[in-house]
Amino acid sequence: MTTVLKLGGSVVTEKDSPETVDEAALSRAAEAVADFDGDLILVHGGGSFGHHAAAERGVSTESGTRSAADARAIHDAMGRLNAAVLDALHEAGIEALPVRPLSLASRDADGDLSLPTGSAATMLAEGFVPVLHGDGVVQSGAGVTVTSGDDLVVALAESGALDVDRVGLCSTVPGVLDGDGDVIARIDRFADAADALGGSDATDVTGGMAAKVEKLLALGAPAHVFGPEGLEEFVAGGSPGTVVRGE
Ligand SMILES: Nc1ncnc2c1ncn2[C@@H]1O[C@H](COP(=O)(O)OP(=O)(O)OP(=O)(O)O)[C@@H](O)[C@H]1O
Ligand SMILES: C=C(C)CCOP(=O)(O)O
Repeated sequence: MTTVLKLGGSVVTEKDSPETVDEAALSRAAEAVADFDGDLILVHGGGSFGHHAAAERGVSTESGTRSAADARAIHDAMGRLNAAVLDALHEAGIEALPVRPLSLASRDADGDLSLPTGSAATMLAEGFVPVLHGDGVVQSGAGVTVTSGDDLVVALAESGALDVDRVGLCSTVPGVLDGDGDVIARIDRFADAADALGGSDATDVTGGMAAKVEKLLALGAPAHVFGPEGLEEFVAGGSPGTVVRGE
């Protein structure tokens, strides 16, 4: 059994200032993750690295680029963030290795993602923690578009070979919030939260919370949406924040 955990870009970076890592939050998260016992795949988001680089070049999940220079600029920005995340994980004693989607994944003309999982599976078997990230990914008919870390989480969770039974999305909010700002304990249908769901309050080309909930509802495994204060509880096997139960 494997757990997939996404550290939101808004947690590990200062999302409003370009290419700024939130070192304190990142090292707290890495120390919490170090207590996990079992097979773990990490994914991180773009935060102030990927989203700024993509938005500056007019690239999004829908709108692609055929400029290799633009695609590399987005990928390189994510590479700088990935290196900072790996450094913090190593510092916390985690044997983490990068798995970089631009070189591995593709999307078809409908946007459906193919993510070969052999390298992540073999890393797990050899005792490593694979670390993926939202990235520019080549898409049939569109050049290179943005693939969110949330979509990678879904692809990993749906891959039978990895046997994923738990998913966690650690964002800056303590869960999915209702209209009064309270955490919704459980979401079974999009309608349970539709009124309160909006996009992201920062530069974000991949859709914020509404898009997250929609994707998580399609999963077979339960998914937990929580804030940094819930990370230790999730790592220990608990259910902080909101549980989104798929089919
Ligand atoms: N009902 C809601 N409940 C909680 N958050 C919401 C809601 N509606 C909109 N949001 C926004 O969604 C944001 C979380 O999505 P966002 O994509 O920014 O997070 P992330 O995954 O941490 O970042 P990144 O996409 O960089 O990885 C919150 O910061 C909040 O602004
Ligand atoms: C903007 C890029 C390149 C990655 C976006 O990933 P996300 O922050 O997980 O949505």
